[in-house]
Amino acid sequence: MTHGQNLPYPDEVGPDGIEVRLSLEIFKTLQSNFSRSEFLVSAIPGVLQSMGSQVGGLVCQRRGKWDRECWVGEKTPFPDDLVSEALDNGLPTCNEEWFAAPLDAGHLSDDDLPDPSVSASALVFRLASRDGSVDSSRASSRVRSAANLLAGALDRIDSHDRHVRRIEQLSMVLKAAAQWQQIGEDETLLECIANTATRLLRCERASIFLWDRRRSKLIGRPALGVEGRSLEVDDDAGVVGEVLRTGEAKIWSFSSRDDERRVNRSVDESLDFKTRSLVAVPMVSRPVGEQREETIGVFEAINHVDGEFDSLDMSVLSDLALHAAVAIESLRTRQSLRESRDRLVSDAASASPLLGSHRSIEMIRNSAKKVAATDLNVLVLGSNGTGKEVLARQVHYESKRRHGPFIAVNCAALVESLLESELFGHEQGAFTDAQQTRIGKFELAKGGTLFLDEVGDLSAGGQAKLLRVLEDKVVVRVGGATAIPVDVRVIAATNQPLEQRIAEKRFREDLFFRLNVVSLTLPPLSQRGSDVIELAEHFLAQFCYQIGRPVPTLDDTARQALLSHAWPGNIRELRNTIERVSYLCVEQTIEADDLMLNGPTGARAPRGSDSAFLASLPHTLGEATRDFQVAHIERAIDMSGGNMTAAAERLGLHRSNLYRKMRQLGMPTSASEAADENDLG
Ligand SMILES: Nc1ncnc2c1ncn2[C@@H]1O[C@H](COP(=O)(O)OP(=O)(O)OP(=O)(O)O)[C@@H](O)[C@H]1O
Repeated sequence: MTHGQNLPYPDEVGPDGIEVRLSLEIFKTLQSNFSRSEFLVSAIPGVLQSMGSQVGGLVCQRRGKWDRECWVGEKTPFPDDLVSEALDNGLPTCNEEWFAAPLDAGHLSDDDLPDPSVSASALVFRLASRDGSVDSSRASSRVRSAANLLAGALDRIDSHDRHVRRIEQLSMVLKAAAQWQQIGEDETLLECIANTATRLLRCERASIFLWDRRRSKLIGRPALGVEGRSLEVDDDAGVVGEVLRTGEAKIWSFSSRDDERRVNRSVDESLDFKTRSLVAVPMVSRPVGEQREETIGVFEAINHVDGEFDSLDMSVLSDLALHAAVAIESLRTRQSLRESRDRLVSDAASASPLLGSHRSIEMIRNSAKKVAATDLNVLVLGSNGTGKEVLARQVHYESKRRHGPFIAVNCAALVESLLESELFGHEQGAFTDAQQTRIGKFELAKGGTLFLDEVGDLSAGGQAKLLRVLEDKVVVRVGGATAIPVDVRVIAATNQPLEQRIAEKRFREDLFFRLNVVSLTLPPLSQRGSDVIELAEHFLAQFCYQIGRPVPTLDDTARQALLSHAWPGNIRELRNTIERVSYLCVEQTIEADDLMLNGPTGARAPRGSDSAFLASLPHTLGEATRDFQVAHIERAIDMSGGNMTAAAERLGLHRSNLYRKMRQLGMPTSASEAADENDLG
């Protein structure tokens, strides 16, 4: 091995314009947006020429070996040891034939290097003549200038390339993150996140390990290629466990002879895969409503296609992990909101079920299901209290609008002057009392169902306005000018014979056709056979639950009485009857007389303490009301075991209002109040 000679650097710069030429090249490069290789191809021949050399170029050290990055002239072997020596000394060095000068990379950190596997670069060229005519001192000066200028230019190009790459990666991360927010299913989301990482980091595989704290496990998702697609590892195993424990990103590489024990090879075995390099970063998120951030897992990319991961990959994966954690957390929040919404909707739907097993009701239930699947307007017909609103709710809760609002309006209760504002809303200042803008029922029902009860009682003006909205599907608030689109399904109901009202010109035929796209008619309760018993037992259980008493049974006489009664008020009347008996009859078996279906005069009073009490009521209404209230309050207190808060709740009053009422009625309160104070004290 020939040892090279270290050459002194003269202070002055050579006079042959090499700096000028190279500076021009650099200027051209920056102007033309040349890539590193384009720049080298354009600059190196000029550099060599100015050195009077025809063979040479830029070489770089990759994993301990010197490779040519850009070469001019014949590819004759160059002296590696001379280049290494120049690098070790940090000075231009030559032997009889070759000249080598390190490129100053002192200002570049490892992170800045375009190719992280490259640890150093040097300019190397063969000397023009071997006769010793080279003025090594002058050559050294030139080489040093050339190397510095090359290093500066390459640094600028590399830094520019790095920024461009970083911007591209960030924009891809942002684009991907926006897409993730649209995904509503977690398996798809995790797969999509992993695919983005694989693409962006140019690696073979990416996995998200979600932390199951309770079980101290990390659950690998997506576990592609794993049977059952479930991959579980202990949360302290391998690099992934290290990242979870320390909260710091880590890189591991087989070729860098990193500690093999850090890798959890059991994961490789489950995936039938060989990990050669990996980068893993923590996934941190702040759950909704929480003050603190928490680690939800680890994001890992495996096997860079070009060898190893660098710190730039680590930054990209960290960016991805940040957005991935937000997307996962927001999907979890959406899922839990969806679940609570579904629970609320099914609670609301089951709060007013359309009960009954009569054939007519079975048929209506079937038709309701069919019509619910469409967006057609529905007209519900039936006498008072037959359950028209219950049926309308059933259609709403079975339709795809079930998550939207159900808004009920009683048209009979609306005077014409208020109708427009009630249904369509008004703008502030539209009329004297309009101090604020008000949203109408049509707008409130957006995305849901508007139930127009007693539509047969709508005034002529009201009918005309309703028809316009149904035709145009837009509303204009009173005093407003903007047409607001309304996405609402209308279910109307009436107990009026609409055809007859049309013949009498009291109902618009065109509105009738608009509303009556599908009609459902509820039969009177008296025609529903044993449904009356089913409904009675349902109401009995409901009221007894509210009162907090055991559910009594209906004896045969009571059943018979229920079946033979005419029920002019239909189900509403039945409900009221059962409510009354639930409160007034204290027996555990209800008999026909307890129902008082023919009114208190036609039957004997209910049995037990209440019957004696009712028989003893005075004749004036005021006195009877007072006596009834006293007895009712006493019973509520008894049934609550003397607990005044519970008694007040049972009576629908606040405790202080109950005391006030008792004092008004002349009932003693001091003992209870004193006991209460003791309890509270
Ligand atoms: N099929 C049913 N199952 C359970 N409860 C019902 C049923 N039908 C009606 N009800 C109950 O009967 C009462 C009256 O029902 P609803 O208000 O729906 O009747 P309606 O026909 O709309 O009355 P109106 O004609 O006075 O507007 C309500 O308390 C309702 O909960």
